[in-house]
Amino acid sequence: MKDEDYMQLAINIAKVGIGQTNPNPVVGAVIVNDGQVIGIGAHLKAGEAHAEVHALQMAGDKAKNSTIYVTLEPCSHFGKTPPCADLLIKSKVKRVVIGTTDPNPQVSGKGIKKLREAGIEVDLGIMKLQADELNPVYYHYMDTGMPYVTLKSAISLDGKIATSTGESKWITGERARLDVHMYRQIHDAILVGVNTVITDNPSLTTRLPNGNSRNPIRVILDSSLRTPLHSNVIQDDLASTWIIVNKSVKQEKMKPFIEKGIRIIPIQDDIRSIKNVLKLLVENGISSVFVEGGAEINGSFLKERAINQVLTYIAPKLIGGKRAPTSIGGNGIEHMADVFQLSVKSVEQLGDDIKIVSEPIRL
Ligand SMILES: Nc1c(/N=C/[C@H](O)[C@H](O)[C@H](O)COP(=O)(O)O)[nH]c(=O)[nH]c1=O
Repeated sequence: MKDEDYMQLAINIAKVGIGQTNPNPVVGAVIVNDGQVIGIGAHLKAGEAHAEVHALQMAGDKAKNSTIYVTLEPCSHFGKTPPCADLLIKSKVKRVVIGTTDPNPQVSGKGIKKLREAGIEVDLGIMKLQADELNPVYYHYMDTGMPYVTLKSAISLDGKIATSTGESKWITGERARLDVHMYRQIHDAILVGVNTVITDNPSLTTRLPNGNSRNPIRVILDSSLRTPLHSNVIQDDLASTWIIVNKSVKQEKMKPFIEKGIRIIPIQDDIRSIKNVLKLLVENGISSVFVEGGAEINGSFLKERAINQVLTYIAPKLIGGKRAPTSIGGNGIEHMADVFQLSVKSVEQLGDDIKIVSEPIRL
């Protein structure tokens, strides 16, 4: 096999950690000696062993004179675990092949320097594009210190998310709705507005057929605490629920929610500012947010352009009606020159529906 094949293997192994490692990146490692794969590893949880550590443990002393393929530059600083660069030197690895460098200023280039100074051959940038595509959440967080935002809409062909009487079950079919749950699984938080809780009474849990689903934290934007106490997100005890409210909400109004184990977070700044909400979430350890609407909330995310990925599921249905809501409310963009421009990353058919993944154009 060529270097690229082993790196592709490391990239595939890295993916097992997606949604589990935040705020750390996912990383994969493959150790090869004499054409034999003798160790593999993935980073599975922040604070636990890095991919290289798992792979080196599996390789044991056969790591001597081996080549390790690692998707991200080995760390060289003492984080929650000792530096991987030191461990690679101690294990007498002969060659290190790296997918991409680490955007973390604490790390970038230092690991490579340490390895080369120890006489280890280092090759950089093998399958760089694919290695970079592993960690959109980590790169965004390193770049901006803010959580990565995925905005999801499920619409009819004419762009409606519900009928004029508020009915929306269902617009998209089983297969598309299941796909949504795969995204819920890998995001730290799912965010909706209180109107969605009132109209849909959603569970916002991850329900995948294989049973062992991981639930995101359910975040409700609800300035005056209008969330009904009998809502599923309050009563079902299936996942954590945080309600972000205005600081003016009275303590006694919060009491019944707090007694149910709900976390009420009064925001000190203006709750209508999505940037303030995202700042509060990242301060509470949230690296990625799955925004499932409704229209007004989506409108505020668009207004502040706080969107990193757009998931649109389109059902071959027509709903019509000027009062039937579309997926993005608010005042919207007035001039085409100010339109929020994206580029389509993928289009696929899921059952009867079409799924489009798009990302903002990097200006
Ligand atoms: N109405 C539709 C959707 N509706 C999305 C709304 O947010 C709805 O409240 C939640 O999806 C319900 O969450 P839960 O299933 O109770 O956890 N989303 C979809 O993907 N397709 C549709 O047809």
